[in-house]
Amino acid sequence: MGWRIFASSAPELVLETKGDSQVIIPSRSYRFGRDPMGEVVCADPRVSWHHAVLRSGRGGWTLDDVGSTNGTYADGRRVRHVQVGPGSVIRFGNPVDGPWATLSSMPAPESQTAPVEVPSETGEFRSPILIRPLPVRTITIGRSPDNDLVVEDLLVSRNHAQLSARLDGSYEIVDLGSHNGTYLNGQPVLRAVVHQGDIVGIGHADFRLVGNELLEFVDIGEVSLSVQDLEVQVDDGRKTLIERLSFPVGEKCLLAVVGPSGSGKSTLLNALTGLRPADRGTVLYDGRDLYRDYAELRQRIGLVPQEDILHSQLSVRRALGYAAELRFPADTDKTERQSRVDEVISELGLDARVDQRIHSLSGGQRKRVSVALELLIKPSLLFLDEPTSGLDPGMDRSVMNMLRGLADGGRTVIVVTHSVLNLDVCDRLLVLAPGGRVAYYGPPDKTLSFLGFTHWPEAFEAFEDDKERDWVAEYRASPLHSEYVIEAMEQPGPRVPSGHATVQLPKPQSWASQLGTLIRRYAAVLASDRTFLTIMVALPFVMGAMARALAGSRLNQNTALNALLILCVGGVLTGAANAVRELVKERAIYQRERAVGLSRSAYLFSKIMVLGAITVGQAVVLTLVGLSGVDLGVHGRGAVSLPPLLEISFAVALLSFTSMMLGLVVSALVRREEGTMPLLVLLTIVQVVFCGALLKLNGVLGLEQISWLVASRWAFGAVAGTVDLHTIAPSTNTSDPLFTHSPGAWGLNMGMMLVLSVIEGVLVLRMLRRHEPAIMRK
Ligand SMILES: Nc1ncnc2c1ncn2[C@@H]1O[C@H](COP(=O)(O)OP(=O)(O)OP(=O)(O)O)[C@@H](O)[C@H]1O
Repeated sequence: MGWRIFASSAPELVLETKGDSQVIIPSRSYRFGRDPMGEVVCADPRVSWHHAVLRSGRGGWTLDDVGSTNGTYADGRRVRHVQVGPGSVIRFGNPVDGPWATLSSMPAPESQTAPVEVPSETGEFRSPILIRPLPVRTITIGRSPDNDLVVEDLLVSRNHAQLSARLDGSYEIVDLGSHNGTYLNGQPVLRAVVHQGDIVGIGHADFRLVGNELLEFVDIGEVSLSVQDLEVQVDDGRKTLIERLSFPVGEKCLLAVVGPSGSGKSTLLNALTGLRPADRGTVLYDGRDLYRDYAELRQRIGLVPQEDILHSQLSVRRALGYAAELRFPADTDKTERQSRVDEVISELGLDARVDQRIHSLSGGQRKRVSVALELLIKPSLLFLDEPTSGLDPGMDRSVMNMLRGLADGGRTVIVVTHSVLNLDVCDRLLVLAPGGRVAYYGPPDKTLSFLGFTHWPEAFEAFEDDKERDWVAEYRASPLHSEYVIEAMEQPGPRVPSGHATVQLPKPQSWASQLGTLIRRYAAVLASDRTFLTIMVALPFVMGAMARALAGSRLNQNTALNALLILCVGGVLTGAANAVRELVKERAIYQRERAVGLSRSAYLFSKIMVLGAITVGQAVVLTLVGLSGVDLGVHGRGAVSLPPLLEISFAVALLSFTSMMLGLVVSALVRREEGTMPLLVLLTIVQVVFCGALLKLNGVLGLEQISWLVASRWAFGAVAGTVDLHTIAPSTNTSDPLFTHSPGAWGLNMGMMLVLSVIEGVLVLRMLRRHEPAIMRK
């Protein structure tokens, strides 16, 4: 039930119950009972589910018992219908010690403040949707209807935060462990004192204390953007990529940004989305400094990068379902998420495609799915990076019309594009000249005539060739600049002092639930990848069969070394091949999800857990296929007295796992998927050469030290120790102390593989960081 500004003869009163207080207003009735949907919930068993109702009438407030079992008591008497007012004490279920409620008058206002438009105090030029007196004690804010302030927004947790009056007259906001955080002036807070004019951000809602009132504003999409003197530099300021850009973007505006290659379109996009903030200048999001309040405002910004940001093996519905799980609080139920997914699916006209796998959709449809993903969180600002690249002219038109529809639906949409075919559907066009400067900003239909060309290719050619022409000066001197930049930016609107405060992004608050979703999604993606599945099943059997052929029926001088070597090579290949593409192939997805709050470690752990389980399973199959039934020549006792086949399985499994971690390092290191294969081959050769089977390493300065970093060195040591290789096949190589048939040597070999795995895990985390948006790395 929402709050409304309402006039009535019955006075507003303060209703206090144990541990809570709220202002009751005559426009509403208040149900008491155990029903969590009621306004005043009393969990006491003596209270009925629906116990009593407090409502305003002509003569003031009345309380009606609605047939409770144990009765309602006002001032000590059992009552069915009673007039109540300031000073009344009500008890439910028992006149002496039943749960109580008291009514008192509203405290006298400290000062009179204009209730609606108060830009000077709040920096806000929009009207609040709700004004209510400040709480006398505590009010709760959340999505569930039992809160005092209900915010119907899936970004808001059921019980999100509480605002309390403190004894000294100030107020305090406390986050109740929400998923998407509570923000004070843009910074995430767990508990903080709120001063006059401060902005408390919760999902799409902002609350402000003004005078003795609490104002609620809701960001429903109609926001403006004001870009002021934006400058981006690199190389310690020696190179300027964007030079003093200023332009306004109004509500429901569709703005296209075009310009020759290298003119700074992507740089501008990164600066406007906050992913790589500008070095100078300000971006005002509806009057608020985007960079200062980025932690909060990023939830209201959608970005569709050029690459698809969904797992193409999944169906549209499934991929959007997982995306919703990652973006919405853990306390949203499946039906809530599903209904939001259904909404975006139908908004983008994808109803007929919901069960189709994304890779089988056309380019334009895939782009729609990426847009649908970003719309899940109802962003007010939507950015798209070249959404029409690679599409035919018809699809290009259809995507641009879709963007037109999104802007008309109440969002501000900014699209960077190379295509000039359908710019007519835009409201504004920004043409960037080389060097990241404004050559034109205004309506698209006036652009070519202003620039002095009849066709776009001529204009782009001139940008490249006509080095003498000062595009920026021409535009600045034109009436278009006055009309569409200077005058438009003078429109009444807020001016918030700028400041590049250090952005403190909130820590993901439900690491475990993120991990759970990521594991399920990753397992679903792998399960639908037929090539991966085939290789995954075949590899251990093929490698195991080769080891078996080399081992014969018994490990002896001729067979032992080769059979164990091929087993180790099999272990290395299975682990590394499983992992080597897994991070690089979904880097665009990772980058986007990281920017909306994905935990880096939860992401990595999900990979390690799913791939690790597969890898260990494969290694065990490999070992069993390779060596079961083979006489290992140690009379049933391995190096640590376990059955030798079991010890060897452990060692090969740990080797595969460590190689998988190495594969992840490679995957996090390379820029493109094609870069993984040469490195995989190189790593496998290094593992073979440095395992100690082919080359004497012990005591050889340099080689021995390098081999410490090679997992197969320790794995081969462990399996050689288990079968006592030096006894089976005595040679200079097999006299290596790491091959000793003893618990100490075996334990050292296994321990070192664990140590390498941990080091590799840390390396992957560090390398993942390099691929993240600049703002996440701060
Ligand atoms: N980190 C950097 N260091 C130095 N120069 C850079 C850096 N990033 C970008 N540039 C240069 O800045 C210019 C603008 O790059 P940007 O990618 O923004 O252009 P663009 O208009 O998006 O190009 P395209 O249309 O080809 O995608 C280019 O000349 C690019 O080489």
